[in-house]
Amino acid sequence: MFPQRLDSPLAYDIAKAMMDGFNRHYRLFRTESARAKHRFETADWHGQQRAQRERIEFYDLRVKEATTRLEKEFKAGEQPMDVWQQVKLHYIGLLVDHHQPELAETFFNSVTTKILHRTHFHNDFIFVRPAVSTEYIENDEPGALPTYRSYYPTRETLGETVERIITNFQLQRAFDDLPRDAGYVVQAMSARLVQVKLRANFQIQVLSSLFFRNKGAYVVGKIINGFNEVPFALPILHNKAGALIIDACLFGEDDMQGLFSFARAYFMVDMEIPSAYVQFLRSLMPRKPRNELYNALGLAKQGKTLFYRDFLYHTKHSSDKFRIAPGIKGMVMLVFDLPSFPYVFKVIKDWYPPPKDTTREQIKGKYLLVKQHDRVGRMADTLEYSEVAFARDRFEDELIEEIRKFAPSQLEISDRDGDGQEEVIIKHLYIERRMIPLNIYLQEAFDAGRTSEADSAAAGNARDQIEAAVIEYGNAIKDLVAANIFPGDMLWKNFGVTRNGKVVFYDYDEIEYITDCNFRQVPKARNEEDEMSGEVWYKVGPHDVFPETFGPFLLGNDAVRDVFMKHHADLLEASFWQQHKERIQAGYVHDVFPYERNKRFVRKVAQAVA
Ligand SMILES: Nc1ncnc2c1ncn2[C@@H]1O[C@H](COP(=O)(O)OP(=O)(O)OP(=O)(O)O)[C@@H](O)[C@H]1O
Repeated sequence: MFPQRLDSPLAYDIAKAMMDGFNRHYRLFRTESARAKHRFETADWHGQQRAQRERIEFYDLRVKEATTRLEKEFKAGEQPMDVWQQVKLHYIGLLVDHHQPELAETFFNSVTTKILHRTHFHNDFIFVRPAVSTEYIENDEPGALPTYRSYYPTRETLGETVERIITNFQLQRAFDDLPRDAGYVVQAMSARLVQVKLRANFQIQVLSSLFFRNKGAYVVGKIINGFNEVPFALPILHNKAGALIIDACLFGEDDMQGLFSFARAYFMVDMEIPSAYVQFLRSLMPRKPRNELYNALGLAKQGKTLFYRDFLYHTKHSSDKFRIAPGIKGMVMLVFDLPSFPYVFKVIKDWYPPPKDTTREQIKGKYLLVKQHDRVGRMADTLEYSEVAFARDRFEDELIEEIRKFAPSQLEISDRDGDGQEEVIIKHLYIERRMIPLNIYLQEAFDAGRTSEADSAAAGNARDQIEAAVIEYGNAIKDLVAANIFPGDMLWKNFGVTRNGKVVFYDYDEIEYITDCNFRQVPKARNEEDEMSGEVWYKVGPHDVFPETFGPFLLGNDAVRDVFMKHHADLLEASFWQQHKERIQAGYVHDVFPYERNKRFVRKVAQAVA
């Protein structure tokens, strides 16, 4: 029951201190994000990567600070429930004109769950749903940046408008040739506007802050004409001489999904009203869940909160059962899913058969490494949860047995919340996007090829599917290598295929930095006995890797082998890996293109000239 009267003077002070804690958090988060512009202008790529990594830690640090302050100044943990309920009411009052109310509510939840024992309070106490709306929030202060700007070009003034869009960002570094690049953009846009009547509302809307990540800055907006809206993004990069160029013009939902993919690092964006950014981005990608957009903007805790709300909502509106995930079972991870829900749940097992030689802490360390590293579109992001409760009757018995057998320390079955229903409580798990495991994907193509031999079109399709997947697989490994990641275990089953046919890695327990590995050739056999021996007869150090030995594990199938050797034979040579290692050690920061290379203006122009 909520209090009728606000009669505790302490309650307001606690609410205010909590809000101060959040405001400090968002101020620091925003300042760090805003600094990305300067780092981009000065080509401080190492600084950009470091900031991207360090910003992830900000939230937990601020929650810790706020918790300590509330304990110290107000003995918050000892206050009775009616005081805490008043705290919440005051807090809601403070949220009314706030510009990040949804984030501040999540911060309230994080701090209170730390201070009060999780079982101490019920759901009516924390913010299970948003209490304050995020619709139509505006910053009315004079000089405040609007969330987006609108431009009203005609066909004739499109070029000037594109230039104005760019110059409005006031980048403090010269463009190589802005009118030329604006011309490319106009060409690309015009191709979409041929034979289209421009309506009264024809306009271009552009988010007011640039999106920074790695070596790129992205303009994000949409073209509106009549009832049509076309999302677009303009990547701005440094050319070899260090001048700025617009590298491409990305259009449509698929290109935007690629840019904002869950397999990429988070953007740095200077935002006063993040919910307004999310709303705008959602209009560009209506099928992307809001939680993934918050994640992409670096607001991971909000992403996690929203994901969990979506998940609870989904379980209430479905009746299927959690099951062991299809595919080859993991040796260190126990993976399950709910068929109707596009994510998988991963639990670290209690023990691992040889040759796995690792620990729970080491595995967590590897997952953390991936979270903090640039995922270059090739490693799935994970959400980490503890003490997750599921309804027991939604679990297949076989899955319960599997968890009991391999991860008993992670399993509790009880009626913890006392509602008369048994729950399965998993102590710690990771959640990530479900993909089609690459081994299953290839197998489906092999099967289709076999059964359709008489039908040459279908057989051709199956061949194309194998070829595309194998090429993508090699590209995925090469992107990881450029980003200083050695995947460790490169078997097909450790990669998944996304909705757009991208191949993404998801098995992190054997990941190493390329710069920590020692890539070697297998030494020449000393004698016949060595040669005939099935055993490894030479000395192998703990970080030694022998790329030429990958072949037998990967290339058993002839169709796969042919494609692999045509496109990626270099992956089987120690020199390929070693060269990349040396480049990274020399301080080179690779370019990551979250779009296909053939979309780059430089390529297009070169092709046109040729
Ligand atoms: N994101 C995902 N989408 C779909 N299936 C997945 C996903 N992640 C894992 N799986 C399935 O679960 C299996 C085990 O997952 P994972 O490779 O992460 O476990 P592991 O124990 O680290 O594996 P290994 O024994 O190779 O070390 C995979 O082979 C795959 O079939």
